[in-house]
Amino acid sequence: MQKPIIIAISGASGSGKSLFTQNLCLKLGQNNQEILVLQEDHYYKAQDHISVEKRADTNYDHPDAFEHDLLADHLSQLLGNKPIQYPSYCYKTHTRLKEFETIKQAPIIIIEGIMLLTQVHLFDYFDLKVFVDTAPDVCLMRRMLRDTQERGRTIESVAKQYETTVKPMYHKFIEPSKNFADLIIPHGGENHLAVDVVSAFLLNPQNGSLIHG
Ligand SMILES: Nc1ncnc2c1ncn2[C@@H]1O[C@H](COP(=O)(O)OP(=O)(O)O)[C@@H](O)[C@H]1O
Ligand SMILES: Nc1ccn([C@@H]2O[C@H](COP(=O)(O)O)[C@@H](O)[C@H]2O)c(=O)n1
Repeated sequence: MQKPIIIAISGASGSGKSLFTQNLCLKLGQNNQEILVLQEDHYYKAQDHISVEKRADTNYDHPDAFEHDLLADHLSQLLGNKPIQYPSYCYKTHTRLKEFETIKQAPIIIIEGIMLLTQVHLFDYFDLKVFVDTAPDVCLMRRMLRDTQERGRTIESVAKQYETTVKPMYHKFIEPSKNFADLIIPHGGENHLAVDVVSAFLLNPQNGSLIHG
């Protein structure tokens, strides 16, 4: 069995990583490609030891908020064709859920999340590193809509979190990590030309053998 190709998709919160990933999956699915999507957010640390009110004050835009070592273990297990116990996460209660999902490898593994390109120790796992580059004001507007509609937040809480952690941590960690990307994609999740380019790369077996040496 051939080693899976792992692609990391990073960028600011609200930049369009998830939408880009969905569109990439649609495109690859049209070619009957089996894909596994992992989200870095599922590796946020559990916070069961902190009250729900206090959890709202955690800095979720710092690399230390994640269990990246667990993610590294999981990528290693998937590459070794072993199943993983994939954690699940709840943005409303700010902690892990009790349920785990047993997940097996696929020929293409996509992982998306804000801090992936800040984690140099993960780079050996990534065959392709993509950064979705969208203007911060556009990201904020999208996040405001999404977090109030889907993540149980108020306009006030999104605005406060943006000023206290999301914006400063973006400039400290995420924006500089763009330098580690192999591909920088403007215009977010609906950049269909970029979806075509990345899917063509992933579908071409010759590219596959090239990136695996
Ligand atoms: N190019 C785009 N045009 C319009 N809406 C978009 C675009 N890209 C993303 N969105 C929307 O913005 C919100 C945030 O995008 P999402 O893909 O969840 O961002 P991320 O995963 O980077 O946080 C979602 O509701 C998504 O549908
Ligand atoms: N309990 C949490 C956990 C994370 N966040 C925010 O999610 C953002 C990352 O997810 P995206 O899908 O937007 O990339 C990150 O910026 C955290 O601030 C949160 O608000 N609450």
